[in-house]
Amino acid sequence: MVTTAESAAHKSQQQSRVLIVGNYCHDVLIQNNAVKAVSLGGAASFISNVFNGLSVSCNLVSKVGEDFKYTVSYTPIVIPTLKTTVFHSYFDPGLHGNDHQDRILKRVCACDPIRPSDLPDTRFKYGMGVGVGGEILPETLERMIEICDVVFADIQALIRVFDSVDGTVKLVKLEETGFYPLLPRIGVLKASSEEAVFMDVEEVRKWCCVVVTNGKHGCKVYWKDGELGISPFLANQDDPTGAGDSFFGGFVAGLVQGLAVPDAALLGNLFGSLSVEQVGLPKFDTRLLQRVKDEVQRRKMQCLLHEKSDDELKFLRPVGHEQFHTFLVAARLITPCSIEEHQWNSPSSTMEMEQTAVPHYTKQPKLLANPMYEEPIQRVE
Ligand SMILES: Nc1ncnc2c1ncn2[C@@H]1O[C@H](COP(=O)(O)OP(=O)(O)OP(=O)(O)O)[C@@H](O)[C@H]1O
Ligand SMILES: O[C@H]1[C@H](O)[C@@H](O)[C@H](O)[C@@H](O)[C@H]1O
Repeated sequence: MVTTAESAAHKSQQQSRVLIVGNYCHDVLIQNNAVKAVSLGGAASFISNVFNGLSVSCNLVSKVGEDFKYTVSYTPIVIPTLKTTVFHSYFDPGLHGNDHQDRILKRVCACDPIRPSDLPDTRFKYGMGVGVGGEILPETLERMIEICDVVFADIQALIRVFDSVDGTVKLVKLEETGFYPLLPRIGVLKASSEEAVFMDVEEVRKWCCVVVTNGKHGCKVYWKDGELGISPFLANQDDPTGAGDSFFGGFVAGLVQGLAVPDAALLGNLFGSLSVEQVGLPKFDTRLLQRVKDEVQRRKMQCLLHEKSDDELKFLRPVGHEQFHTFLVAARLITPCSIEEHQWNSPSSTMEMEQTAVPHYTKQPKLLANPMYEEPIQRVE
């Protein structure tokens, strides 16, 4: 029998198992010279959105400015003298549709970096270094490695540099960054296929597991002794923003709950595919989430019966992996719950638009309500 004290201890252990580090930001999506949407962004927001959906608790360290306009589940550190990080994403209209869209990203405002002293003084089983605007410093990642058993890093937090005039995001080679010497102490490095060319995968996989996402084609996992392609899910892409983040959220949530790497990567592909179907932060169907949660538990038990190894990360495709994919495909077919759509009346905040010369709305935008965040996403159809 489990006593109340044991259950409280277990709960507090559970509560502090994952540490997410990365700034929230304001995203402005621009297409055909017009603002398509403004929404809460930052890898940390997309990842915690997936964690919340799957009932995985976490701690989150993020910094924002006094202008931060969203109510979020994990309170950020507010720097009163600075503004929140803002990204403008320019989409190439020629590529709109089901294909992965190219985009030009500009960081038009940068909040404070996250320093080692901003991190909690406690230990975590898992840490996620998921900066977007250069806020994670090498010493911050090093501190994460010290306080977390396993660290997962998104390469976008490590290789982005920003044009000094207009903030255009450019990528540099991983080996040229101060993060490179830390790679042997990282558990998993995640990169998109565009980012992966900025590292030598063959070299890096000797030190840590590398996961390369590839849009509608799914992802590939590389480790020291092998590699594995993980099947994608069919999706109607509307906005690719945050696909990689939602993937990472699903992947790590799967590992936290005891799945083997291939099954966790499948969960990542599922959440990446759900993410691209909505503009901004996705709202997941509650019935779909319940089915996924139940299946993850069942799968975990099933794998415990077969697995003999005690390794931290289990790479081989477990028995029943294909059936797990089939189940998730079927669960995904649940009709998405209708998202309330309202007519735009008067813009309550055009904060982002005031910061740089972006053309004004050309049509009446619709609002997509998100239960986790009080502010609606403002969308132009
Ligand atoms: N069109 C799509 N159809 C199905 N799944 C998709 C699609 N686009 C993305 N995904 C899923 O999301 C994952 C991450 O997507 P992607 O490789 O495009 O990341 P990314 O370029 O980092 O995205 P972003 O920078 O826009 O967040 C993919 O591995 C895949 O599982
Ligand atoms: O909100 C988005 C998202 O987090 C993306 O992953 C990142 O590439 C962008 O910079 C950010 O604006």
